[in-house]
Amino acid sequence: MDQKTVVAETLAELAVQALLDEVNLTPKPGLVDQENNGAHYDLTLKLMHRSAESLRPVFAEIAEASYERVPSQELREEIAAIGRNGELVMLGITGGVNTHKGAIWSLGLLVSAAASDAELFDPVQVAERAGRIARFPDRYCPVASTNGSKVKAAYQVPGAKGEAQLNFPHLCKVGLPFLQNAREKGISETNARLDTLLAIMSELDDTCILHRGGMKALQAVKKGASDVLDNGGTSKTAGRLALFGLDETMMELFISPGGSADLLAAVLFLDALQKERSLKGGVAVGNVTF
Ligand SMILES: CC(C)(COP(=O)(O)OP(=O)(O)OC[C@H]1O[C@@H](n2cnc3c(N)ncnc32)[C@H](O)[C@@H]1O)[C@@H](O)C(=O)NCCC(=O)NCCS
Ligand SMILES: Nc1ncnc2c1ncn2[C@@H]1O[C@H](COP(=O)(O)OP(=O)(O)OP(=O)(O)O)[C@@H](O)[C@H]1O
Repeated sequence: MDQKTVVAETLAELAVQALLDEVNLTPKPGLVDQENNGAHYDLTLKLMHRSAESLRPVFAEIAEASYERVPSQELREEIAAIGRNGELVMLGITGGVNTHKGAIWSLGLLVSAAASDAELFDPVQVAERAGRIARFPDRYCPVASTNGSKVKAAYQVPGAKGEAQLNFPHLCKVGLPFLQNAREKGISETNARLDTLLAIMSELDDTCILHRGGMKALQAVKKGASDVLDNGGTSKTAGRLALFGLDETMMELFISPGGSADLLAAVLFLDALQKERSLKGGVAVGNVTF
């Protein structure tokens, strides 16, 4: 197998695994997990698994197209076409249900960035390169009225596109440092990941929540997620109780933090990429040498 194929298959595997790790993480408020379907009538764990697996060739194709390329408008437009086709693959597998639209966007850009420089493993540098790619205009992007476009106009928030074009601040400044810090405190991996999701939820202007529940719902989610962390996080009894309270509120309002879930998957992807690439180079990460 040539080097380009190895890089593409590795990145596609890491991206799919990140999606599976995110959906399997339990108990998440409002989202599909191993206990329930959250605030979703049309999503199930099985559907999310099938959708994630169906995206493996899509991520591999994005990586192949991006391999050792300098970020440019041409590259942006090429991967946009593959991403849009990926949405069609997803909708074909799910019978028209949106399982991973936001994830194709965010992970697609990160896969592209990681493939464009196969030596890159620092998560913040990968996110910055992905942001650079996202800032090139895509002349072929259809003008469509989406849930995101409506609430972005109504509430003046950046949404999924803005998050990427700003170099993924909720990934680099919230999610990744929070996960690292939780691990350093000796918190179990499951609780560290749940707390990382809550940290993102406490700050992100998630267009999924704004679309279903408006600004009041978004504020309730941000406060509820902060309350869990202020009560010691999901590894503490008080934090767990606050998490169950937040889940109840989200079910009553029937809202789901899909954007935060996508960014958690992106955190897990960059974390796994760093381990994978530093393992190959024998580079020390923190105080552990992989
Ligand atoms: C940018 C995208 C997500 C469209 O954005 P828009 O806001 O119009 O979409 P929509 O509301 O339908 O879905 C957005 C999804 O993003 C996620 N999301 C919501 N809020 C946020 C946020 N603040 N940050 C990150 N993700 C978020 C959610 O999962 C949500 O479902 C994307 O589909 C797109 O433009 N694709 C074109 C193909 C492309 O350029 N691909 C390139 C790389 S693959
Ligand atoms: N575990 C998860 N459970 C639910 N959604 C998730 C999960 N992980 C990621 N998501 C993201 O959430 C989005 C789906 O959210 P949602 O169903 O609220 O949006 P929608 O279908 O566009 O709109 P709506 O259902 O409000 O009409 C997907 O784009 C997906 O990327």
